[in-house]
Amino acid sequence: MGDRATEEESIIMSKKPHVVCIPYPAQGHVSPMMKVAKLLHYKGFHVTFVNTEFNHQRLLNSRGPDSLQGLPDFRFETIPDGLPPSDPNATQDIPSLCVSTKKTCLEPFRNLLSKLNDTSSSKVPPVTCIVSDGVMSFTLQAAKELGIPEILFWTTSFCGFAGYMHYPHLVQRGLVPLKDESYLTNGYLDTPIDWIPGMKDIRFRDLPSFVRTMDPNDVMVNFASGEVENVYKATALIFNTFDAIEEEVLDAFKSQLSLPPIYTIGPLQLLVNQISQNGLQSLGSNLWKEEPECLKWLDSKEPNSVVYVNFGSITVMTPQQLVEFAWGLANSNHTFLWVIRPDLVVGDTAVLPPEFVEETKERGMLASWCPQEDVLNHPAIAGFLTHSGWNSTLETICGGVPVICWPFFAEQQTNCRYSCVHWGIGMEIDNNVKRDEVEKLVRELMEGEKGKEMKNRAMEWKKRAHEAAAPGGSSYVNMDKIVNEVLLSNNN
Ligand SMILES: O=c1ccn([C@@H]2O[C@H](COP(=O)(O)OP(=O)(O)O[C@H]3O[C@H](CO)[C@@H](O)[C@H](O)[C@H]3O)[C@@H](O)[C@H]2O)c(=O)[nH]1
Repeated sequence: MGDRATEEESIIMSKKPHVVCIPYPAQGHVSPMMKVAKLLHYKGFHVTFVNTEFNHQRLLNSRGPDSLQGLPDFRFETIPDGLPPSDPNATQDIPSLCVSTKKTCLEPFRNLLSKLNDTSSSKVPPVTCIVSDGVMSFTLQAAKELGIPEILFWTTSFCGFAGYMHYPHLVQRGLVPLKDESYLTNGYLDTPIDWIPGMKDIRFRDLPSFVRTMDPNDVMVNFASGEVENVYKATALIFNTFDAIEEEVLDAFKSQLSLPPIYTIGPLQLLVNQISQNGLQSLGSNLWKEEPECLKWLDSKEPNSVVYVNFGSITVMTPQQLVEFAWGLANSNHTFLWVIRPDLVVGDTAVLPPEFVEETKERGMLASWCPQEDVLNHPAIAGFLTHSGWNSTLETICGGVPVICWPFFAEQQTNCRYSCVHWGIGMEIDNNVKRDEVEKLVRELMEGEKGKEMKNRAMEWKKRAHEAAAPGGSSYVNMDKIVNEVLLSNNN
């Protein structure tokens, strides 16, 4: 008891800067925010990490009852997300979550900040800055009320962000909403979009997918348009990317003086790998329970021999699409590790044909969630069939692993286009997936000339990513800058 009191007093007395990190409550957002939080903790910040009550419970379920106890100077807090109860082991409905967080979360967030700032009872230093997810921009109001700096962290690629930034223009130009259903199939999606600064070889279909709507009041178009307007109010913007890979589009945006300063600090995983984590190693962010057996199984495989298949945390597919992927993989004759989330198949539990399971039992491993960063760094992995979420794309680049892309929604279409055309590390599968195409692309990736070229390019990008994150590299330097030029700027 006595020790604890002294410890608490010394935390308040330490006058540490105190950052509140608040991610959007979905896997692909919580994970990179956790990395930013760990880096700031390492740089001397007291950290409060804010999850929704729903995700807090999910983390306890997947990581164990003690997993969110934190440290004296790295604490977890929660706010409600405003949604009614739903399946505790499945991704929440994204449009509902966007509407609900925007509408209901400011009040509880404000109350949380007041509670923390009541230092005699909270026993933590006063809050000095906020790092908020870019799509939780309601938090700017709270920062303004307290007169403290706030960084918005957009967890997408920069090219994806650039696409969102142009949503209002697409509406102004009359390109959105689409006139009718036929526009989805009559070639309209192939309209070149050549007026976004720094973005080349982009078609309408490569923009974040929510603009494929006939509804003039589309929830996601309205939501994204509102969030990008708020970008201008932030003290600074940070991105989990690195200069070399998105140089042109970054330069074009950095020269727009109306925008706040932009800092690239990715790949975050490479920065985090360098720090001694001060007891934070045990803090993770996986909302599903990981199956580490995947790694043991990979250990038994030859280098460069396994296709890894994983569609992230949100993608869903029809039972028929699942079957097409299954037979495509089986018919390719290659070894594969396929992660099938319990909620991957819409309205159903995933059922694979028994003949498929029988035929591939010697060379296929199925799992429901895996430690993906480790998998992509495993020497046995030769290629990745992915939905092109930005975290997955960066993780594959860090591992030097080429991709086959099956983008589902959001800016995955943009990431896919960049992977295939600009970075030369990918090939795309048609949305209407057929087993023959899966087989052909897997063979091309594993055996073909194009596969070899893609592997070489992936290895080059891997090298550039490591350079950016190494001491003196662009992302490494930018991480120091956000601390000194932005987050501590009020404390000097
Ligand atoms: O078995 C698994 C599957 C996934 N992951 C991790 O989960 C994250 C998934 O993130 P991502 O690949 O970005 O996919 P989504 O979950 O779909 O991400 C959402 O958030 C991203 C960042 O904003 C966007 O790029 C996507 O479009 C959006 O769908 C990654 O870090 C993976 O390493 C695992 O650890 N194990």
